[in-house]
Amino acid sequence: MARLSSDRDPGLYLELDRRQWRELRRSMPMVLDEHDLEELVGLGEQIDLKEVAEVYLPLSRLIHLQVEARQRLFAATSTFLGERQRNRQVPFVIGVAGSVAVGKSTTARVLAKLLSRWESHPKVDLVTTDGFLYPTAELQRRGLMHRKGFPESYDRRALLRFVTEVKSGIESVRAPVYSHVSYDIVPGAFHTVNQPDILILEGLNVLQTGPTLTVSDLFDFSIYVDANLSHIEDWYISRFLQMRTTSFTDPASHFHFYASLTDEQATIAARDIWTSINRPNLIENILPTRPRATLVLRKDRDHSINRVRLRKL
Ligand SMILES: Nc1ncnc2c1ncn2[C@@H]1O[C@H](COP(=O)(O)OP(=O)(O)O)[C@@H](O)[C@H]1O
Ligand SMILES: CC(C)(COP(=O)(O)O)[C@@H](O)C(=O)NCCC(=O)O
Repeated sequence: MARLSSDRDPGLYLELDRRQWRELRRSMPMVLDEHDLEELVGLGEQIDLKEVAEVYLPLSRLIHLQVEARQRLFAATSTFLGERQRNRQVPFVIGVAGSVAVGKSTTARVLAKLLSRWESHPKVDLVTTDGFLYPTAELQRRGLMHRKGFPESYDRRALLRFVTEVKSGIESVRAPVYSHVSYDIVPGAFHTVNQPDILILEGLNVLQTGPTLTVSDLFDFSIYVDANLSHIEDWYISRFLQMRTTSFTDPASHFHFYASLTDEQATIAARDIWTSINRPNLIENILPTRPRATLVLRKDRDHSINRVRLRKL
């Protein structure tokens, strides 16, 4: 009987520790400084310039090589079709997946900044999938208010249309915008993507597949940000506690009520949201997509990336 490839199949994957991975930076120059990093790092994240040099610069080099190779592949199809050389390159699409609170946004922002500083100055755009969540009214109508972040809470058709249009080279493609403050889609607000060279799509479920086409079919490269389940839970709770003195202080915040809670009360509230929504989503939907990622960045308890797994095939 044929054996199914597992998440650990050594034929498919290459596991590297940080020391082995950092050697693969080769001549990629350091293009970020402390000031850049400060603007990119999210609440509770710990990334420093050493991690940028040792983890993100080899990644930037790998993506650089893959962008060039992908353009040659698209050119091969054009040659086959007898088309004249395109005057625009097809946007290279990168997916960044992983749990709530694992630090996807920071990874995606650092990567976007690094890629935009290549010598060729590519135009890099970053879009998060939360803009494609259904608005609160629609989630309520569908009975999904306690399933926010689960695949069915997104307008997956609109998301697929968005990435398809960007990849087809259409000008001014609009993505809706989500607000963590109002806990809802912002009416009338859009993020407009205008013919980027590279699009990074970041979100919990971007590596999902389905019976029909999904955004993951349009990825040229994908990253899964990974960590031990209990560490992610700790990060979620400590970020929640920190938010009492940051985002929750805004009277407009959906979570404003939590700002006045004691440590003990807030820990109970955060653990409840984690256990009822984010943990089951991670186990049922997000984790099963990990084998598909081109690259898995594995974080230790202190948030540092110390292992990398590359899909060779
Ligand atoms: N309730 C909230 N209020 C304000 N910002 C939030 C809230 N929840 C999450 N965020 C921010 O939204 C971004 C995405 O968070 P999340 O979905 O947990 O993914 P990740 O931590 O992997 O980037 C992060 O920058 C986080 O700090
Ligand atoms: C907005 C999110 C669904 C993440 O969206 P993404 O951009 O990853 O698609 C998530 O951060 C969230 O708010 N989840 C709901 C449960 C909670 O508040 O933790």
